[in-house]
Amino acid sequence: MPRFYPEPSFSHQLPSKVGVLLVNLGSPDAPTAQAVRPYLKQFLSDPRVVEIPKPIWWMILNGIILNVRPKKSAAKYASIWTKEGSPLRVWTEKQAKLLKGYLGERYPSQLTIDYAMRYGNPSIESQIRKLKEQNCQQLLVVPMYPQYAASTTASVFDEVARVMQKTRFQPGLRIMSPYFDQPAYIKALAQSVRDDWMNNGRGDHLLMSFHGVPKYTLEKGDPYFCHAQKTGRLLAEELGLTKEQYTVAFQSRFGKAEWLKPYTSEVLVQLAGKKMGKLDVICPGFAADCLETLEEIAMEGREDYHAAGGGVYRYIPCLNDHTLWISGLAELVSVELTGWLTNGKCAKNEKSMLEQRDSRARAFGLQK
Ligand SMILES: C=CC1=C(C)c2cc3[nH]c(cc4nc(cc5[nH]c(cc1n2)c(C)c5CCC(=O)O)C(CCC(=O)O)=C4C)c(C)c3C=C
Ligand SMILES: [Fe+2]
Ligand SMILES: [Fe+2]
Repeated sequence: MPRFYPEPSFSHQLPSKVGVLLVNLGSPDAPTAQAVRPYLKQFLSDPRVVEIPKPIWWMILNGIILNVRPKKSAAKYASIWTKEGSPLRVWTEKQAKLLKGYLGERYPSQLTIDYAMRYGNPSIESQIRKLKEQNCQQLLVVPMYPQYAASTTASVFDEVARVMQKTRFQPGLRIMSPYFDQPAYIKALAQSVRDDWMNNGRGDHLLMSFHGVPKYTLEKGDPYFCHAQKTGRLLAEELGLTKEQYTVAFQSRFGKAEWLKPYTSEVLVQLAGKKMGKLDVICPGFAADCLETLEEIAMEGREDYHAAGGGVYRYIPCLNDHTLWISGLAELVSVELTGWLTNGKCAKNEKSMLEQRDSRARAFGLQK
């Protein structure tokens, strides 16, 4: 019997292209209260981030937080903003470009690498659409958070699933596992500390400050606390530090509930009281520098430490574009791509999937 409709797809006959999407948290478009407000609204309306029952939270969020916080938050953003924009977005974009340099050579024309932000721009939805238009039939989403937390990693899953729900022809999909204990990440972290020691001298204590989450999330089964502790221990082992030479702590408390302890702000006061020579501070839970590291730790933390009588305070930057980190990320991504990039064929001159669909539809007289 003749078929008068387009086949569901003939693209399986073509060598497929793989899209890799690095995803980080996101920033406002500008360091102004007007730009921070919609960003915070989107961020803090995510039920993965704030787990308070919706009717109560909506009153607090719309009645208080969105009236007070944007102005304060904008001033903080203004203190770290660069000519190119938010450091988090700028670093993430650079990481995607550098990764393309590494993996593009290994898999010419088979890979498209880009980045997206969970909140703000460029959105996960717009970037997935872009990758599909570039003929990507497989998609690897890489949440850039080393430690898994429902408020970050699961929220990326949720958003990807929301986008897929609206998609008729869905790509093959993988979401990279958290890499909190992967040698590629631990070794890069350790080398970034050694580099800093080489240039600026070695500190007497290493404070590892991770972003906090409410304590109830741990009680509900979130692995974030354990992942952070393990990263801390592995980094200390790699650097040959004894238990007395480092501390794991949690920063960025939000609201009145109890968060993971010890709080970085309290540890800084305790360490200042010990009158040690020099304190090194690193934020291993962030793959790129951002508001939480550059303002809260490098600026505010230093002031708090000095105010409590502490001496020399050195902030060690995040992994950002460290060579060992980009090669490490390439290794982590390559493992996930196994099976998708084996035939070595090149999709260089293929038409995009949408062009193919349209020409097939035209051939069947279904489109002008
Ligand atoms: C309200 C609860 C929050 C939870 C839970 C939370 C978890 C969490 N966040 C990050 C990483 C980042 N957070 C950043 C900023 C930021 N975080 C919160 C609140 C929670 N985070 C707020 C309100 C803000 C915005 C700034 C402010 O007003 O204070 C950032 C920086 C973004 C940037 O533009 O630079 C990052 C990164 C993790 C890893 C995490 C859970 C583990
Ligand atoms: Fe946060
Ligand atoms: Fe903060």
